[in-house]
Amino acid sequence: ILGGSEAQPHLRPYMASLQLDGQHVCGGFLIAEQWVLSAAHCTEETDGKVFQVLLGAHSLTQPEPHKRLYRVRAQIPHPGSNIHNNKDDLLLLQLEEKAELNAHVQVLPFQREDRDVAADTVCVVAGWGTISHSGRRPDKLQEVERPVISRDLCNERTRHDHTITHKMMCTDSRRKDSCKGDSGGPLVCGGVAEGVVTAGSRVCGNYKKPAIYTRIAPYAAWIDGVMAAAAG
Ligand SMILES: NCc1cccc(Nc2n[nH]c3ncnc(Nc4cccc(O)c4)c23)c1
Repeated sequence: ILGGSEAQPHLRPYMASLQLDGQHVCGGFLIAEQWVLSAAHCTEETDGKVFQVLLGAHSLTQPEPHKRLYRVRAQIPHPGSNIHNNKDDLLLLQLEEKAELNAHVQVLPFQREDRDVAADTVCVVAGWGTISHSGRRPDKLQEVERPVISRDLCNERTRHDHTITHKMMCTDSRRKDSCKGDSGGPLVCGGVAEGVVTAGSRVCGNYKKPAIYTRIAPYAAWIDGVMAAAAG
């Protein structure tokens, strides 16, 4: 997160850190007791290794009550996701067991009504991604408020040049923005997850490249279907 501030500890108890060998790789969030939603692109540089999911954390390194690393039973990328574009950039992770819910570990509801969030709506994005252009990584969860911008503005030639589909949304990225390592985290508007951070052009903090999010509502049926099928 560029230009943000340290989140109030455990006020975003849905936040997950997707880790490999104890290293934060991507964000994610708890959508059900045994399920985390993140971004499919997060599996790109993992050469087949399976993530572990850290829940209940504020600091990535310090011991904290209710902080716990969960093993992942299954990682299910959206079938439409691919390395060439940002389409269907969603990843479902089934935890080895149900997460123990408490004050520090809670589910975040996601939007099921497929209607655009109005431009200028102020939403919040949080994560343990880089906090500077030099790539400095925070120990504690960061957050930043960002206004939604219209798809038409985001699709302008000098911005994302008509690559933003109705299953994506954008926020202004002038100075304050999501960045490397924030992918997979939720864009929260009015207490509901409306989008999932996707890297897009990978640019951070430049208003000419607004931040792109995969809208969640269009995928509600897919998410429900995967969770129901795995439940058996
Ligand atoms: N703001 C959109 C957004 C959301 C999520 C991730 C991203 N960026 C990135 N995703 N993956 C990356 N691998 C390498 N570099 C990256 N961006 C980067 C890093 C240092 C300085 C800087 O100006 C930009 C990214 C960008």
